[in-house]
Amino acid sequence: MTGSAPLSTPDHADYMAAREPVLTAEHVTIDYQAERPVRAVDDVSLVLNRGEILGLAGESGCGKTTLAYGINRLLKPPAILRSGAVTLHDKNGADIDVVGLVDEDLRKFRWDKTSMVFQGAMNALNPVLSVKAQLSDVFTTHRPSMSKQERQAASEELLSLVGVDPARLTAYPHELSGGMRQRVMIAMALALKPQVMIMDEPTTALDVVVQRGILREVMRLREQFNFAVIFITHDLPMLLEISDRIAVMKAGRIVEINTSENIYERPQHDYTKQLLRSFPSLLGDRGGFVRGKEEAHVARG
Ligand SMILES: Nc1ncnc2c1ncn2[C@@H]1O[C@H](COP(=O)(O)OP(=O)(O)OP(=O)(O)O)[C@@H](O)[C@H]1O
Repeated sequence: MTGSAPLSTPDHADYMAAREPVLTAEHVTIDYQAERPVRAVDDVSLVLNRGEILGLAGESGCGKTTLAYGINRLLKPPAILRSGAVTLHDKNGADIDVVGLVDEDLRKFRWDKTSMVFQGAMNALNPVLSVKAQLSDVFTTHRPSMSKQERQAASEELLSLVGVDPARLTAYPHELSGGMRQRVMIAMALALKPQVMIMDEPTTALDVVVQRGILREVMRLREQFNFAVIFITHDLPMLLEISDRIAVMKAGRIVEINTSENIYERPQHDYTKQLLRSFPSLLGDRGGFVRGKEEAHVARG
């Protein structure tokens, strides 16, 4: 079944032409083979650019998480990638057929080339291991040639990068606040300098001030390391503020894709208009919109 192409504006093509893709998904279809099979993602094609933050928007159950996980080979049964192709355009110049990866190659791809931070991530830390042991473990597994001293130095650097005092390396997860634990998870996701990172509601469980601090850090790190982010959240105002582009999903399809500015200023699809209307803070005289040029600068600074 082939769907119609997502709506956009002509300048979106110019935006794309000026950028380098890091990941291309073509005609991806994903089903859940439950008692009643569900087609969660329906013939989706998508290009993610190097260093870009792509927001996925759409109501609950429209397939955002399934799409993001599917194109990064993170699906678990009963989900099945029914059809489609996914290519990671590695920075070393090679094109990796993501769907075809197995065993060791798949394991390496997952932390090395792509990584993820999800909502419950901060509770995914092992409670009986120190932060140091958990960060070191990533290096021991994926960079076996690193010495103990190198692992220690790299772990300290990672904590500094995400705004946690390296002295906290010896701490156990219960000794850290929720925000700090989430920062540690971001540090782990960054450890091997992946080219694509999935963030699925990464700050939803945190209070607004902590959320903004972490997002600012992510924006800064993205500038520094040029990884691309697929960002999923129900918070559309936040998504508009941090994303370079937004793909709007409805019932397993991308119905519209464009720069955040265009999604906000010139929505093409009725569903996008409806989504924007469902956030009263985005409406009014439109003067109150947070993603003015200066504001965006502050958020990225
Ligand atoms: N394990 C599962 N078994 C069966 N169906 C599932 C399973 N997980 C998700 N689905 C279905 O797949 C569809 C897409 O779900 P998905 O979680 O990707 O949507 P989403 O847009 O990320 O939603 P949310 O914003 O609530 O996280 C939904 O209809 C959902 O009910």
